[in-house]
Amino acid sequence: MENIKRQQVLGFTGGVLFVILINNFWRWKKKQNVLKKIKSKSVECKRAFDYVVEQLKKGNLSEDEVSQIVQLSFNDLHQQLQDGTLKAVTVLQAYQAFALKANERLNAITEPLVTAMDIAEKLDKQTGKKGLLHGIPVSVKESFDIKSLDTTAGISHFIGKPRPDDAALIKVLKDEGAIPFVRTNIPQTMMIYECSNPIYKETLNPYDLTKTPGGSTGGESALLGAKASIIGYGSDIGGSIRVPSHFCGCYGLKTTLERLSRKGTLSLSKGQMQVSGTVGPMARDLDGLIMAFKVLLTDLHFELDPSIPPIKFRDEIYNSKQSLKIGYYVTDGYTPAVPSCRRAVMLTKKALEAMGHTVVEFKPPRMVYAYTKLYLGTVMGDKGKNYTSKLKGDIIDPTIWKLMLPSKLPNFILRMMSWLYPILTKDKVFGDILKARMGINSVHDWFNHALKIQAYKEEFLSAWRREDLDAVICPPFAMAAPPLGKVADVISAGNYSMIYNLLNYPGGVLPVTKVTADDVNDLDNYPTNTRTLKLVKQFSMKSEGLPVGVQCVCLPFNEELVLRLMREAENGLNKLQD
Ligand SMILES: CCCCCC/C=C\CCCCCCCC(=O)NCCO
Repeated sequence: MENIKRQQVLGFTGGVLFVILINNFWRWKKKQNVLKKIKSKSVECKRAFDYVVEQLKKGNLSEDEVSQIVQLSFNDLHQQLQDGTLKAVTVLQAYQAFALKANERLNAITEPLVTAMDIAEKLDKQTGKKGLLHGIPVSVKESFDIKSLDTTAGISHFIGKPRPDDAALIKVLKDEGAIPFVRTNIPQTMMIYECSNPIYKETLNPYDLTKTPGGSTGGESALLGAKASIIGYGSDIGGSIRVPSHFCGCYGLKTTLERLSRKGTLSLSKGQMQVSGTVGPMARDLDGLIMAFKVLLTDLHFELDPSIPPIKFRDEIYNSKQSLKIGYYVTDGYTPAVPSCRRAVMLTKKALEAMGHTVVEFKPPRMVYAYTKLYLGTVMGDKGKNYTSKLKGDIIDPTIWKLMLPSKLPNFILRMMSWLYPILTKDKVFGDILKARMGINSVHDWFNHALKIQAYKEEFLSAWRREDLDAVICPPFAMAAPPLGKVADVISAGNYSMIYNLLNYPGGVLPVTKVTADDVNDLDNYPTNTRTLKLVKQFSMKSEGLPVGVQCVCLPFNEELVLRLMREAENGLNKLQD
């Protein structure tokens, strides 16, 4: 009898062990497959790098010549390419050489585009009218389709699926004589202000290699911040153009939804239509940014994507001399801006006043509600399935683990945590963040949620109208670039950007100042009553010298006014320096 029992126990234990073994074997096998895919992708990318390096050896540009070309402002480069002083091939070689060198430090490029030199040679032979971007090398985020290359967003599921065609905007850029020359890195899923993934690995901030360049358009910002590109393109569903621009001292414009075509760009949340990602330009200087936006508003663009309202660049708005009334704020009521970011806004206020504008304090309504209940409630409405479903069996990048985790927990655990966390930490908002991560239960609830967003849009617009505002300035993020791998801990600092995706207002970021020793000392007075705030303060302690930007926001479809405001702010800042 005892023997039988022993045999049963042994049999049962053996069975369990066998199941565990098989399960582990399958996991191991899946991981090997993923690693194989990643390996094949890196071989493919290395081939592209090697090809361009070989091509460059045939060129004969000295280091001095390279440096002279990449130092040119956008307007000077543009002028010299238009009047023929510079050849497209020469400019391309200079940027390829400089970008590849910068890439050794930053890892910002996913792959150089091997077709670039052919395009440049053709442009140099062209006799007719030159396009607006004739010969300008352009970098693009990896999420823009390029014919016959994969678009992966750092997810191995998308490896080995070459895209059939260029994205619509790439076609428009090529039609205007631009030369897409590199694709730039992104974070896995593109849903965090970092720039790391298991395929292309981690991008670093050119101002401090221990800091993140931001994300998700982080390869772009790193390259632009290192002066290794002159204009580029990214996408933004919660700050992915504006935050990296702020972290790396460059310029970025998040457009209104449907001002620019997203055809042929990857987003993991395309079926979620309440808060959609938009695309937009980034640049090293403001002239570059303006041209990078203007050049897209062509008949070809409206023909390729008839869903885009055919609104060309409105010079009359951009050139208007009318004085503006501008609102400003430096806290969202949850994560106040650190001293450097507050100072940048106050400096911009002074600059705009020096240009004859009126700047008043503005208190946007219920920003924490807008962030937790509405923004997070929407993008996580499916409990994150849009993202997690594409990551099944994949290697998860350590930078996104903490953001992924709530999507993996059952709702009763999340609910319990959402009750307990505020009691233990006195951070009530974090409880709401966890609740939002539980997702929306039914179609009926989703419809009601959409109505709440509509109501909030009305409420925000009424507050804006009550003050009779033309625009708003505020930080793009509550702090300068955090250390690598730490963004998930301070993700709420991005509410300053996310809210304008919820509202669908266009927003531009310009670099205004750098973090000073005084800014760091002033952190003594920064509140530390929540875990997020403690970490914001801690991560800001070693931030001296990092760039700090300011966000300029206008009502929907007023990109030209955003750009005008950025120009006025920049002119005012220069005036204050004289
Ligand atoms: C990693 C998957 C889970 C995502 C968890 C989301 C939690 C917080 C969301 C806020 C972060 C917003 C970042 C927005 C980045 C962005 O704009 N991406 C553009 C994509 O085109």
